Amino acid sequence: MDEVVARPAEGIGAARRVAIFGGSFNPPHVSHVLAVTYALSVAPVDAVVVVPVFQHPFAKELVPYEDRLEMCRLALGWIPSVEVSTVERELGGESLTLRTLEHLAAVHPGWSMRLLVGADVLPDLPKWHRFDRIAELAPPLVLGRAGIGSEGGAAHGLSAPEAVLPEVSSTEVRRALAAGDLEAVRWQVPRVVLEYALERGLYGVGRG
Ligand SMILES: Nc1ncnc2c1ncn2[C@@H]1O[C@H](COP(=O)(O)OP(=O)(O)OP(=O)(O)O)[C@@H](O)[C@H]1O
Ligand SMILES: O=C(O)c1ccc[n+]([C@@H]2O[C@H](COP(=O)([O-])O)[C@@H](O)[C@H]2O)c1
Repeated sequence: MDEVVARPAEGIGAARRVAIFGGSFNPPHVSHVLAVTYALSVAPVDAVVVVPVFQHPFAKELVPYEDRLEMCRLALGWIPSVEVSTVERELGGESLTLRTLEHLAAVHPGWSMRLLVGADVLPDLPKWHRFDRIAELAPPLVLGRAGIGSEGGAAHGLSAPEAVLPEVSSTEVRRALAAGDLEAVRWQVPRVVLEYALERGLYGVGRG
């Protein structure tokens, strides 16, 4: 049984058990919001650090970092015990998760880290840089994802639990926005994120 520790009232202050939640967040959606609150609710973590990826290791084409960072702040930054981190911008270059975790471990020696991921990353793990070492530094906390099994996780002793979060994905949100289908995304994206995307003309919508 994990020790029961009161959560700090604001920010992540004295948090010790910290979940690192990296992602493209292109754009952030409601299942990201629910993922951090769900993890804080059910997992033995006191705080979540959200890390928008600066330069994706798989060279994914993303809208500019500063826009994704701002959307993360709008979507997630208001949640108690959640912090949006610019660590990957500060490190620059290719955002390998191992490098990010090693940096955070050095800067915060008191942190006991977990890596928060959705089950869809499991099949990709063989392509990650030194996932064995990542799992030592920050044992993964896997969130179930609708329609995704545990394939790829077995090699690391990981399995996907039942999905409880809504079946929302950034890919589908981008597709709907590009098609101008705002109604489809209204219940999938935080209102402030949608307003920001429209204002900035991201994903082929809005004023540009
Ligand atoms: N609906 C969801 N349920 C569980 N985990 C999710 C869900 N959506 C995203 N995640 C997890 O959140 C993290 C960041 O996700 P990401 O920013 O890539 O969003 P995404 O919806 O998976 O995007 P895309 O559709 O572009 O792949 C990943 O670990 C991902 O698995
Ligand atoms: O370090 C790696 O090799 C690596 C390979 C692929 C993805 N990641 C990280 O996994 C997180 C989720 O990525 P994604 O593509 O689901 O948004 C994000 O923080 C990425 O930087 C990390």
